Amino acid sequence: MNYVSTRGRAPALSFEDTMLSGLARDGGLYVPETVPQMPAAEIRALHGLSYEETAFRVMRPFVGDTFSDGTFGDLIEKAYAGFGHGARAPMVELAPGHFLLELFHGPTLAFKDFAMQLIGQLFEEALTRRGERVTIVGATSGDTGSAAIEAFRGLDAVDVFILYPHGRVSEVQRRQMTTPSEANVHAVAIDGHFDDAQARLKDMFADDTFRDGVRLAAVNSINWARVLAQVVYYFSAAVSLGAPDRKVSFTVPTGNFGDIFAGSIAKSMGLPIERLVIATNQNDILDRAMRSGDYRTEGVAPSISPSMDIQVSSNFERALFDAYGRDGAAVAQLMDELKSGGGFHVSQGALEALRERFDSGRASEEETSAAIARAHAEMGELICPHTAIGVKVAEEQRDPAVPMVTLATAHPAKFPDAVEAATGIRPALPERMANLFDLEERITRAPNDLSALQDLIQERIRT
Ligand SMILES: Cc1ncc(COP(=O)(O)O)c(C=O)c1O
Ligand SMILES: N[C@@H](CCOP(=O)(O)O)C(=O)O
Repeated sequence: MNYVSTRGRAPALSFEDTMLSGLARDGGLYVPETVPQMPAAEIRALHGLSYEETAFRVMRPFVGDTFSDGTFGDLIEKAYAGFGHGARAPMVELAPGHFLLELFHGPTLAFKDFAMQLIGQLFEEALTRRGERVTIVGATSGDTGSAAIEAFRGLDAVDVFILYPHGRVSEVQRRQMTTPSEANVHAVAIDGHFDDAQARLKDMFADDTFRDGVRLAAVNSINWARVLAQVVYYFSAAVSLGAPDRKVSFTVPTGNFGDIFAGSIAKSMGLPIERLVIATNQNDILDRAMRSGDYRTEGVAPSISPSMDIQVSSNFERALFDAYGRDGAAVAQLMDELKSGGGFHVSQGALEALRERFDSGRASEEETSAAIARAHAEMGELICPHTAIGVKVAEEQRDPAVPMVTLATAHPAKFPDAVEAATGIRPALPERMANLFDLEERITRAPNDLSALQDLIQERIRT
């Protein structure tokens, strides 16, 4: 199994090299050369399996000979052992035929733990075998950073630097990133918003001297392994609702497009997904692009769903690559237009291909609050603002004949202010995190400036 770049000008790589190198050398994102198929009989055989067994069967064909079956199975077991729910990704029925897939039972209470806990294991195994070390730099609007720090804290072979937008993450998210005391993890608050952090990260990858000098690696959804691990819960959810003998739809609170792209891979593998619905907050570039064909940034407006305050949606590039018939040159041209002019127009053919695969909707701030309040008043569920955006869009768009699964992407206690404002109830953190507000924070402030950030990283990495 090899992986190719969405911009068509970087060498194809194995799973291991794709995972350890992050962004392709031509600035593109890696995708599988061909998507492995899972026939209906194999999907049916997932019924009754544990989450870990399902994960093994779904991901195995993508991994090639990077890990033996025994090792890969053991790493999956270790990855999910610390989750706070036996089912790992349980479902609750919010309304008849409308389900919430709870993806917040991992150590940092967000869906990122599903991939990050696994790639922490995969990195450690691969780096130990190769006798190498890496420097991970990540950009976060709150959840990726805390999940990465949790997954890699204390690892000898890895230094981790997480860039987050100063003042634009929740207090719980910030404390999750700034309170771990291990010397290999660094939370860096930069001026600007998430798109700035992600742009600086991509700039670092484009600087070959820096990239090779610090042996740069990525754990954002730039990294194919992140997307792969997120494919699994589409299978576990759909199978528990009757797939492959019944179609299921999903609504996905979306920012950087990694999670919904994982759903699209599940569909390409053969999972009978009827509709994949993109749900955005007021930073609605994806919804606008799906409606008009014009993908244009308008600045990031802070919202009560800060993890989705994103305009340059990195993984949309992977969807465009498919929509343009895997024409890397066409994608490279669009990405150049985005960088130089702040946007691009999607061709009619590509737009039709995108619309065949994805639907979309948005929720304003008021609609998000109202969805939190409704879920609590009608169903007794406390939901986070990101999940609420999914619920609002799903309620509008769902076909009552097909079960709809909305991804519950974070625990409500990560965003207590928004939940309290909507319901009057302040959700509590789980007992194991009860001392989060007593721990000392280590915060580094830095300008939104490439060379200042590179200097900071070079000063702090351990050799
Ligand atoms: C809680 C939460 N919901 C939704 C999203 C959006 O997911 P994606 O960036 O994969 O589209 C994020 C951030 O990624 C998030 O942290
Ligand atoms: N919402 C994310 C943004 C980064 O997304 P990723 O999936 O590319 O890591 C966050 O919480 O940081």
